Amino acid sequence: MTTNQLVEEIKNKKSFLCIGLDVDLNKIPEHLLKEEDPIFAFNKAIIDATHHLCVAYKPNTAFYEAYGLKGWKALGKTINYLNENHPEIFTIADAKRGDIGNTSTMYAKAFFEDLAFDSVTVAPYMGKDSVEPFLAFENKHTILLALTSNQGAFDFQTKTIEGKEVYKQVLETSKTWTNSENLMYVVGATKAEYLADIRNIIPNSFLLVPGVGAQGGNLQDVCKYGMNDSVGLLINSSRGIIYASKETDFAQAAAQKSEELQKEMAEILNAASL
Ligand SMILES: O=C(O)c1cc(=O)[nH]c(=O)n1[C@@H]1O[C@H](COP(=O)(O)O)[C@@H](O)[C@H]1O
Repeated sequence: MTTNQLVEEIKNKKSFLCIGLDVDLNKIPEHLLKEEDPIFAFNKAIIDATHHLCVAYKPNTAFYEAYGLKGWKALGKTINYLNENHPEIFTIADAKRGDIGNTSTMYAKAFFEDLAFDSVTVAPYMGKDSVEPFLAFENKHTILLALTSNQGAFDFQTKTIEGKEVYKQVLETSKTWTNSENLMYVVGATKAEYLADIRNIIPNSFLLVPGVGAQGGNLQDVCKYGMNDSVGLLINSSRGIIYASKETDFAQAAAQKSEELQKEMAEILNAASL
């Protein structure tokens, strides 16, 4: 999917919501455990109930890898279901990969070709030659961790080295890489006060912003400093939506939570004439 198609979808749906499909078998309704593939059954119900309210889904691969072959199969079924039924929806494999070049190429093939995701999250720590293999894929997007939502972000990312914070160096240096137009960046919703500085460096790039909901990030603050002329934001909530209820009404409850966020987003877009 191209960035322009994503922007169109955001404007059509008046939503820049990304729903995180972080499926934990201990948290899903008990009746689903009797299904042949409980993870896919859960995802399908959530997608069927919420696809009109969001523009992206983000399965975090850890939640699938933890269940071995069964989990990987459920991930495959989920992405196929999305690509067949909702090709207009942007898909993110939240895998946080990155390695020496030939290994990164294999990671990119796994997520862009075999699983056919639109994007994958990548860690910048190993530098240019670990990220460029992902950027080589046309119309696919590499979402680089810039300033993450967790407390540990202050261990390295905000540290100043040679007069500049590390996360700023990640943003500036990555702009010089081949095919850098295929980059998006992760900025945690809990770090909204950094967004003005971040937008000075990357005014046009899309930001994936997790941390609204369970981690306490504030949607209004993120939009105030992070939105650009093309919206430029995908706001993710995982647990706050998919575990809104543990009863048989879980999909309806997820839709209700999604609608609350979508309505708030529509108001923000209208106020910004977008
Ligand atoms: O790359 C991510 O998506 C990510 C980056 C980050 O800085 N913080 C963060 O929470 N995430 C992911 O976003 C999701 C947040 O989930 P909730 O806190 O349940 O909404 C999880 O899948 C995290 O792994």
